[in-house]
Amino acid sequence: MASFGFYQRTASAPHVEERAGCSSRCLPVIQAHRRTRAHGARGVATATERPRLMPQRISAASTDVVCFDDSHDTKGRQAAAAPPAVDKVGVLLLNLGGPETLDDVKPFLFNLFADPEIIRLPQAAQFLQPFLATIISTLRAPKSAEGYKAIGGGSPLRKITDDQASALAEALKTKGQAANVYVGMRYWHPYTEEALEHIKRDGVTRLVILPLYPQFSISTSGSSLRLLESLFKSDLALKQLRHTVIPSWYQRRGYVCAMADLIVQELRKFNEVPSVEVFFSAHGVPKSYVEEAGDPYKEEMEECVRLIMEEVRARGFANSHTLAYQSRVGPAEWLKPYTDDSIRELGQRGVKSLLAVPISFVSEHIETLEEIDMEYRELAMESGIRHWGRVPALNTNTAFIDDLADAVLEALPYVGCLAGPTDSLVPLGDLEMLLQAYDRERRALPSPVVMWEWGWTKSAETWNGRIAMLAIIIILVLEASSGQSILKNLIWAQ
Ligand SMILES: C=CC1=C(C)c2cc3[nH]c(cc4nc(cc5[nH]c(cc1n2)c(C)c5CCC(=O)O)C(CCC(=O)O)=C4C)c(C)c3C=C
Ligand SMILES: [Fe+2]
Repeated sequence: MASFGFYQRTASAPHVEERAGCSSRCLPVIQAHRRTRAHGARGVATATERPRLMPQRISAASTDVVCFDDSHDTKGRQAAAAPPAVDKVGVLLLNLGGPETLDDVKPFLFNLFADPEIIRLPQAAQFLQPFLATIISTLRAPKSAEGYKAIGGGSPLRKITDDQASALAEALKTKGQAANVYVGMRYWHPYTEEALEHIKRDGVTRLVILPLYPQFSISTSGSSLRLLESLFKSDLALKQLRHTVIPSWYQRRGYVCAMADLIVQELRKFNEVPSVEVFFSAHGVPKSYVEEAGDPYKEEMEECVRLIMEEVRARGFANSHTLAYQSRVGPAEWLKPYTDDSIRELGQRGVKSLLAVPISFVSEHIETLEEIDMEYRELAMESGIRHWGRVPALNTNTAFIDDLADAVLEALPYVGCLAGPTDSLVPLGDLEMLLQAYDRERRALPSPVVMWEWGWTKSAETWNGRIAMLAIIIILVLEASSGQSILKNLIWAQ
């Protein structure tokens, strides 16, 4: 029997519903397949090097599904596909987390910059990560805190994600599937570790892991999945927990239609609808993530925008559109075009009406409420744009939550097919397989943030970076000469 590693929607999957008013055909895309084409040796096929999981491609209706053939289990164990006697379904929503008060900003930033998926140092320098995270979070905190202050003193992310979890549980119940929905944040409360404790305590037997990022990036979903991978590895109860991961879902019909609904709704508010530029602003990532580590984020983002615009056009709106990337941190090159440059350029080209569409995240957060609504709006006005609109984040949008519930239902049949009570393959198999497909080599990348913005100009940034590097070298020299761990003392004295 073939068993499924990680799940993607297929045209023939159960619970696929046609929704009235949505005319796009969602592409049943299997990212891993595309990764193999796009990144050669980094693709799924390379997982054949691993001893026990052998992926196969089978054709399911109009798409491909990546599967594992259990005949390659070297111990000859059979896949456990049937649900256990006591079946308790759980859904784990993964998200970034955000500081709830201004006092939380610095420790939140520390957690973020201590993440090796955000600052990826070479192996030999990894011991410096907590130290660097301390420096960077300390330098960044005042600027970040200003942003959080402007939106009411903290991130709304926890509340919105909790609301999404409740709405999803309710939607699943309406569809006949009882499930506990848990929230696991990467950098703030409730941490992923806490969510896993609840999952264990509640006796969940089948778990669907759903990152709340429509598009996959090494720095977001990838980071959360890496964390889960290591937590699963070190905990026997979790090793036995059967799970599946929905790695990205930007191509789902329900999501695409929900986004198109919101865009059309906001477009209609303009006087001169046909002349409005639909301006997609995605959170950026450093260019090296895409070009050197094979992050599929850019490709998925472009395809996502194409699908949404196809749907908007199918509804009779022939507006032109732009995709740009915002929220660059530090002076390294990030994905281009940058949102601020694009807004200026559109102004120069004589665009007078602009509708901003946040696209990489499904909740309101600091970068929609402060960066887009305040900074970019002001920039647009300075650039000659006269009419401004912004599409709200999906939050608990009914069509969106309904589609997430469908995604969970479609994924459930594929949960834990490789499970075995004493076998570590199930959690590791799914997560590991997925992570190998996306970021197999985990090569060191130029840090996006070491050279820091400590002033207002590019040269100030450069000098700040140099000062930070010099400080590190001095500390290393002092450590080497004194034989004492100055770094350790500094970090634990926090
Ligand atoms: C898909 C979305 C996101 C990607 C990709 C991403 C990459 C990424 N982010 C940073 C640095 C920071 N991110 C911060 C906040 C933040 N980031 C995202 C999403 C993505 N990040 C969200 C939703 C939020 C806001 C959370 C909230 O509180 O509401 C911050 C802190 C805020 C600030 O100071 O700007 C930093 C710093 C890097 C370096 C990176 C890729 C390497
Ligand atoms: Fe970010």
